[in-house]
Amino acid sequence: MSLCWDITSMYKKTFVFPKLNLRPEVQEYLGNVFKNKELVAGVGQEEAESMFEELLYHLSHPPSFTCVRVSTHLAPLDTIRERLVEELRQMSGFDGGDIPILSHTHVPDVLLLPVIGPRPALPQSDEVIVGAQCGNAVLRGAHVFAPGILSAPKYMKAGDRVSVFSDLEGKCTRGAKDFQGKKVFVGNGVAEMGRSDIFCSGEPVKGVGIRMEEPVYLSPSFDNLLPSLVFLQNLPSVVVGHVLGPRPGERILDMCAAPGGKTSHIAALMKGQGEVIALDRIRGKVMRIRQNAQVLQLDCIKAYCFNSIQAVRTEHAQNPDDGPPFPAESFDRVLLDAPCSGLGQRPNMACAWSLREITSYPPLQRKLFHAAVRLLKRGGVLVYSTCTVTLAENEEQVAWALNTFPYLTLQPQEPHIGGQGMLGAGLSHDQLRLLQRFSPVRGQSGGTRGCDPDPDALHLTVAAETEPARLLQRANSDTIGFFIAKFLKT
Ligand SMILES: C[S@@+](CC[C@H](N)C(=O)[O-])C[C@H]1O[C@@H](n2cnc3c(N)ncnc32)[C@H](O)[C@@H]1O
Repeated sequence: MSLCWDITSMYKKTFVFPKLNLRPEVQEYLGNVFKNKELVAGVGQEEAESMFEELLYHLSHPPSFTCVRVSTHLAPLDTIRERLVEELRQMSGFDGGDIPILSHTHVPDVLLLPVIGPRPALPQSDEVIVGAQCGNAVLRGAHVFAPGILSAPKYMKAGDRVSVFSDLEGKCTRGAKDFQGKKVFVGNGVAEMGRSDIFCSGEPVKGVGIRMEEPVYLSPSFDNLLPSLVFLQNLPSVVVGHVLGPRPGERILDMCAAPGGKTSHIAALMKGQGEVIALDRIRGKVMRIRQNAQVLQLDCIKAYCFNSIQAVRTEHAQNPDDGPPFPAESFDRVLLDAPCSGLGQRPNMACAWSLREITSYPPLQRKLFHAAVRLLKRGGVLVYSTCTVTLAENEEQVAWALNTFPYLTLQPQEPHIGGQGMLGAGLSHDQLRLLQRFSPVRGQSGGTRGCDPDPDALHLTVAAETEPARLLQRANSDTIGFFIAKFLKT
């Protein structure tokens, strides 16, 4: 199937899914965050309300671009782009020749592929229900892996054409033959396994269960695609590595590192020279960091299973090898990519978390921050990041950090392609300008820092030579929700 890639459809942002569904108390909490007094005084009540609504719709839909970080420590960007075009040509349902693969003027090691959609696919009569997480992955280009399947038709066999629906409320029971609860159509595909292979094999089932042929949003599956050369990573996450600014020969700590996306980026930026210590408190996830380091051929990474809150060595503590805990002031740079409520992830159609769960993160983030500051050398750089949109985990943490550690100062970020920090935490305009908040909402982020052009107006005026710049502007603003702060310890 050849694709007709049409820039016009991309600029007409159409919402086909319901907005992100939250528990009422969480919806109210988040509403108060986005309609806080400082913000309302700045933009007005009506604008604040419409921006919040828009945010909830964007969050339930995938970003406009798929972003991959390329291994420029192994091959030049253009060589990797050519290899990628070749691979896409061979991929069924995907004609790479038609899709522009953009490089980024400010982020030298990414390639961006426009996501095609929403496409007018029609549901079939045979329905397969998948868990919400699996449904979200399908909307970002994945096939359906068998463990994600909750319900399949009674007589489904390999080769059958089926429609895939995502279970919005987590109510479908595994092994069901049909499901009448709240669900959303994510596309059509072909079963690679029969129902009995999925539910009655006696062993945990592995591999692709449904190969997606007609997804509502089309983007390539990167599963096992040039694994040492391209790494699927959201654009703001790649920005973090550059903002940290690691240099060859340095000693860097990544405190919450699994699965190692940012760790491996840091090591690549150091050209494999120096030391990147990666900690994560979950053992299985530490294995993933090691596997990723191996596949990406980065041997300056040392990964340990450790609780980073306890990563500062006390006077009496001994450690037999070079691992944690570490002496105070022993790292040139520290990355705290903190565990967070994850409300910036896209697409995300339903979040079942309670308010208690959502608000449980700031105390944990502060404990980690204390350890980060102690482990950093004087003159060193600390980067704090999250993939969430709340004030409490972002700007309010920055305000707390500046009060608690008077020797920390906010630093400009390079590149700065997202918006500035959000009003509401009592930070000055100068401080907000030093923060980088990626938010898919018009007027809150984008290359022009808060004055994105009207997206619907764009398709009327696009001229061939300005398309890449406009596409990049869209790629910068239509991302997952993300936050970055950079500090210097004096
Ligand atoms: C946002 S994810 C990190 C993503 C990672 N930086 C990347 O780019 O691939 C947060 C991670 O923090 C880990 N974590 C949570 N609490 C921790 C702690 N006290 N010490 C170390 N790791 C922790 C979680 O297991 C999770 O893998």
